[in-house]
Amino acid sequence: MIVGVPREVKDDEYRVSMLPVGAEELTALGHEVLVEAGAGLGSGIVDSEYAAAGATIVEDVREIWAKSDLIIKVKEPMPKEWPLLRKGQVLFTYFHFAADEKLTRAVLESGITAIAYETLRDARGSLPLLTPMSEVAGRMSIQEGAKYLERPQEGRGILLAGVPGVAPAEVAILGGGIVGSNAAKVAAGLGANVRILDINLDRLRYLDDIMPPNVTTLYSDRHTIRESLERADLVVGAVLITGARAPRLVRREDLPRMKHGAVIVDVAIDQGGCIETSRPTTHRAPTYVVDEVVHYCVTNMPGAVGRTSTYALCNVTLPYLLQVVKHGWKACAAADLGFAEGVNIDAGRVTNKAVAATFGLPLAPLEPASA
Ligand SMILES: NC(=O)C1=CN([C@@H]2O[C@H](COP(=O)(O)OP(=O)(O)OC[C@H]3O[C@@H](n4cnc5c(N)ncnc54)[C@H](O)[C@@H]3O)[C@@H](O)[C@H]2O)C=CC1
Ligand SMILES: CC(=O)C(=O)O
Repeated sequence: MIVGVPREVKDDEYRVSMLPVGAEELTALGHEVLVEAGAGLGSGIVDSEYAAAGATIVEDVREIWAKSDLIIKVKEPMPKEWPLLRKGQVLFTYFHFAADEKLTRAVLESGITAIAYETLRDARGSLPLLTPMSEVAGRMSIQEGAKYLERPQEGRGILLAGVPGVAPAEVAILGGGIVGSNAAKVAAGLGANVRILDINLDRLRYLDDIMPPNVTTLYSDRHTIRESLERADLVVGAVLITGARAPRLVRREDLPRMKHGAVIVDVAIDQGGCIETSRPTTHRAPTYVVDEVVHYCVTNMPGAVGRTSTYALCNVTLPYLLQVVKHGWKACAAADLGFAEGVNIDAGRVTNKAVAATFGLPLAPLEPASA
């Protein structure tokens, strides 16, 4: 099989989808690996490291898209990549279809098979290919939030930790999953007063057991959300309904009740955002202000810490990639229902329930491995 590794083209995206060790493992199995020249530079990996591991370095990305049976990426294909998608090709990457109908339609029309990192489950029901990037983004959400709380960044001029004699910041985290728990850990470590809101009581019981005393868990409902927003200096949006558009937990009418200069970091923006006033931003222009509340809504937060994120991501994607090249994606999906949940679109049909429901499209069954 020919496996392609293009350079990422999303704004300020410094990750790459394969490490040199991945190229070595694939070529040792007899597969060919094509890596676009410079693909690893954002993560501090030079072409010669891939070449030494057996990959072929390709200058023109169109050659990679034209020749590869399977393309492995980090972010969803950008509009300039859409014409390069080839019928029958497999694309293994983050897609977040529910947030982008145009992307969904383009992928449907292309005839490719789209295997989405963010919906693939393991035997425990977790999301193994989303988890490491949620760990990164959860931790980053607090360092970014701390920065934008500074007055020159339009924030309220609050130090998260406070100082002796002055209270620390109040942090409200909507969603206590991977992003939420990582955000809570960092915010609490800095000394902030943290609230985590979730609708999963088992999860709240677990967080209550493991978090330090400056973290409070709250059942998430309209009243607890509103009250937490009023107290908060920093709000982190971290809810997820896998594959679906994020529920809008904060409404526009809630913003005037918040403190002036409070900051919202809506990490869930990649699934459309859980704040009504959120819209996607970039690392270059990460924030905007609505009703005196600073919004940070970067859709590829881990991209800014490319080196850490690339290693964390490739550690989890490579074992799945090896299974796909050994057995084919259909056999993987037939043998493992969690893997099958990762297959969002195949040959012009939506095969993931949440994506189909989001756009009112028909849900198609996956074709059997022998087809
Ligand atoms: N912007 C970025 O660069 C990145 C964004 N993300 C995104 O962050 C989001 C969260 O991801 P994870 O933490 O991994 O998901 P997760 O599945 O681990 O956690 C989501 C939590 O939200 C909770 N939840 C669902 N509905 C809720 C409600 N109405 N109120 C309160 N809580 C509710 C769930 O019970 C769950 O505990 C996802 O959209 C993910 O794609 C992740 C990494 C990077
Ligand atoms: C999860 C995701 O979209 C990212 O890491 O960029």
